Amino acid sequence: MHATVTDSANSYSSGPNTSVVTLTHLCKNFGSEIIYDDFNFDFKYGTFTSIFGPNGCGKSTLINMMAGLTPYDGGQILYNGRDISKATIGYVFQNYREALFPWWKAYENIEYPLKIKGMPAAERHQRLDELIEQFDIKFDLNRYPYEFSGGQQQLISILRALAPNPEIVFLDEPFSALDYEMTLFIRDKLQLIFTQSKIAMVLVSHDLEDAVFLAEQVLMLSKRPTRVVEIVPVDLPYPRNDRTLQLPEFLEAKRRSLEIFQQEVHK
Ligand SMILES: Nc1ncnc2c1ncn2[C@@H]1O[C@H](COP(=O)(O)OP(=O)(O)OP(=O)(O)O)[C@@H](O)[C@H]1O
Repeated sequence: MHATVTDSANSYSSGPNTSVVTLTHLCKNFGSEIIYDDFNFDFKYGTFTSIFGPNGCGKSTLINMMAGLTPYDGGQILYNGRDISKATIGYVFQNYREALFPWWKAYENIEYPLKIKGMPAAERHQRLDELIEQFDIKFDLNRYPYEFSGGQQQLISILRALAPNPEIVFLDEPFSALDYEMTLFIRDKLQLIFTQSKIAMVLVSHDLEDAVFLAEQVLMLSKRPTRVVEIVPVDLPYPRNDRTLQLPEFLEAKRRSLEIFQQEVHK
C-alpha cells in the first residue's frame, strides 16, 4: 500500500520500501560505557521488526532514542527525512500499570494523545469508536484502569499508542508483566493491529519465541558497543497461530536467532 499523508507540519509518502526511521552514525554512552558507536539501521514502513540481543546491549535504549525519550550523543535519527517533532509515533511500555493514568477512565486514557494535539471532543470520540470497531473491543471503556484485567489494561495502552495514527509503534517488553493467557491474547491483538493498519512495529522482547512469532525480521544485536550481527527473516504469513510454531520456517528462524545469540553471549 502506498499513501501520501499530510499532517499539519508537512507531508510524506509511505510505502513498503520507504524508510520510516533512519539511524545514521548513532552514538550513545552512559558515562564511560559505550553503548552505540556508529550504529546504522533503517526501519521500513509496514514492517514488523523484533530486536533481540544480549542483556544490557541497549535494546530499550535504542527504541527510547528513536522515540525521543532518551537523548543520543552523536549521529542522526530521521523520520522519513524529518525531525522527530514532525513524526507521529506510538510507544507501549512494559508496565501498563504505571503507564495508564489511574484517575482517568480507559477511554480518556486512549483519547489522551489526541487531546494534547488539540483535537476537538467530537473527533476524539469518533476516533475512539473507530478503534473499538477495528479491534473488536468487547469490554466497556467507560471504567477505570484498575477495573480491567492485566491483558485488557495492556490492550488499552496499545489503543492509546494507536489513537493518533502513528507511523511506527515501539513496544518495550509488552508481555513481561502479563500471564501466559494474557500474553496470547495480546499477541493475537498485535497481529490483528499490524495486519489491519500495516504501520511499522518494533518489538523488544526477552522471549525469543514471541520475538520470532510476531516479526517479519529479527534484528540480532551484538554485545556492546552494539552493532547489527544479522537480520534474520521470518517469512511466514499472518495471522500466525499454534501451527506456526511447528513450521520449518519458524523453527529455522528461531534456531538461527538462538545460534547468533549464543555466539554473542559467549564472546
Ligand atoms: N539512564 C541510564 N543511566 C545509566 N546507564 C543506563 C541507563 N539506561 C540504561 N543504562 C545502561 O545501558 C545499558 C543498556 O541498557 P538497556 O536497558 O538499553 O539494555 P537492554 O538490552 O534493553 O537490557 P535488558 O536486556 O537487560 O533489558 C545497560 O548497561 C544499562 O545498565
